[in-house]
Amino acid sequence: MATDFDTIVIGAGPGGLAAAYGLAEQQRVLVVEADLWGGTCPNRGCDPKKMLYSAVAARDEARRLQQSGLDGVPTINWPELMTFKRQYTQKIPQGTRSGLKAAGIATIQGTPRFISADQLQVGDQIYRAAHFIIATGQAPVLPDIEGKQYLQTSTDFLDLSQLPPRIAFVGGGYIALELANIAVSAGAQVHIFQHNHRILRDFPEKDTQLLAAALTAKGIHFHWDTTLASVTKHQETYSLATNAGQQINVDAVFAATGRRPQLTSLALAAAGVDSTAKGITVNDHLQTSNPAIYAVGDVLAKSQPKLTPVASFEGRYVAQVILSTDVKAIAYPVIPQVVYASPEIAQVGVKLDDAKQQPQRYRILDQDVTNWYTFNRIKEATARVTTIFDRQTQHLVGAIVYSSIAEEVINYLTFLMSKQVTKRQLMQMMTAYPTPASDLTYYYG
Ligand SMILES: Cc1cc2nc3c(=O)[nH]c(=O)nc-3n(C[C@H](O)[C@H](O)[C@H](O)COP(=O)(O)OP(=O)(O)OC[C@H]3O[C@@H](n4cnc5c(N)ncnc54)[C@H](O)[C@@H]3O)c2cc1C
Ligand SMILES: NC(=O)c1ccc[n+]([C@@H]2O[C@H](COP(=O)([O-])OP(=O)(O)OC[C@H]3O[C@@H](n4cnc5c(N)ncnc54)[C@H](O)[C@@H]3O)[C@@H](O)[C@H]2O)c1
Repeated sequence: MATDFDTIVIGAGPGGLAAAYGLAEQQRVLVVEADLWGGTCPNRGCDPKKMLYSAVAARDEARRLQQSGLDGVPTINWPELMTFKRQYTQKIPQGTRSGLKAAGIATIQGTPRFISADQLQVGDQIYRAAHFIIATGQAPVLPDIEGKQYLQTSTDFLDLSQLPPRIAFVGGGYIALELANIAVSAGAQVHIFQHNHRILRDFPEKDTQLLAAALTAKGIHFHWDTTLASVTKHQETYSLATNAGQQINVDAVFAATGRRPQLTSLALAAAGVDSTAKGITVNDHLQTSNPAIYAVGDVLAKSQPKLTPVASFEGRYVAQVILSTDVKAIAYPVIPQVVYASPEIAQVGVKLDDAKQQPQRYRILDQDVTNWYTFNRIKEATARVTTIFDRQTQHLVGAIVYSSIAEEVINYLTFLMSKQVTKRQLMQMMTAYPTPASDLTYYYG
């Protein structure tokens, strides 16, 4: 039996949901989800991670204020923290699905596969639609080593009932650093194996070196230029052998070596949708090689960072493309990126290395702000803000922030960049004092 919809969305994460809600008022929409409604971000990504990070950030602040009015550093109660997190995550799948139903959007739980250019099979049911939107996100990749079956992922870490006393992470990207920082703050002995000498390769090296030093001081043991060769299980513990001939015993080992688009079960070839190992290829309207099928979010092969606001932006955009005839090519706004470690590193806009290579085009203002009132008040060990300006227009075009409040400062700078606010215009505005926002004019030099 064939059931008809205007659009079928595959995957109920931030990208798919934004598309479905954008279409719902004018179309008959079906969303198919194979696993958890809401997707990675609220179930096993950004949101649960940041709930655990809340306790870490509070503890960090108390640590910094020792001998400045606070006595004693609180300890993290992992089971309580996990209960706090689960109170939030447990409601997500059902709440997400109910929200869709309330908006008149049909929902099906199952793993779909294309059987033709306009038909999708879920179980023994076949669904036909004029348009499809693929929004299936990414899943962790495990390195192909001996003992691979003992490797866990970020999903497992974010749902640990008890914190293992000795933990290893493989990889030096966002996930390894954010989760290692949570683990060491909560009292675990933590190792990071990084196969080269560079963490967070997308961020400026100077700031990443500062972060590695800060995390080392906090107790994380970085094993540089080290590859995990094998994992052997001994009752409840694991023995890790490295290419450098080390043998390290831990209670849990997590791979954070990147994520890969989830495509295999979709039978894309049956629908004429092209993809590469990096994801689904699309044109500047997020249309795949089959013009009736679009793709949004982490599943895309794209140069933009794979983040929640980016997926949501693309979802909203594709809904417009489907509903209107003359929508322009997608134009991404500037995209801020934040690594939630202790401290945080954030960046937006023109990359520092690119700006350095074009001194005639860009002015770089690199400021050690550690002793500024805002950062001194919270006893930052080191805080830095680098701003990048277009010499011709004088507009702010890029920024890098290294501080425990980088997430806040980068958002202000992102707004100023997006609206092309000049120093003169900024001086005409007022912000509450003393706050991180009251420093903004100083970042213009
Ligand atoms: C540990 C971690 C922390 C993160 N922290 C942040 C952060 O702080 N800030 C940030 O912006 N981003 C963060 N991210 C990235 C963010 O989660 C993703 O960018 C975002 O979820 C992408 O949304 P999406 O809709 O493209 O995909 P997803 O959220 O992955 O949703 C895809 C959905 O499709 C479903 N699906 C998969 N295959 C199929 C199929 N065959 N059929 C039907 N359904 C299918 C999946 O079950 C899932 O529900 C983090 C990611 C991780 C893993
Ligand atoms: N705060 C945030 O916004 C946030 C947080 C977490 C995740 N994310 C998203 O999730 C994505 C995935 O995060 P991630 O940390 O898994 O990936 P990543 O690409 O950021 O980092 C992967 C790391 O693993 C290393 N690596 C790769 N292959 C390896 C191997 N075989 N052995 C050892 N090391 C290896 C790389 O050098 C790199 O350091 C991010 O790129 C981002 O899009 C965002």
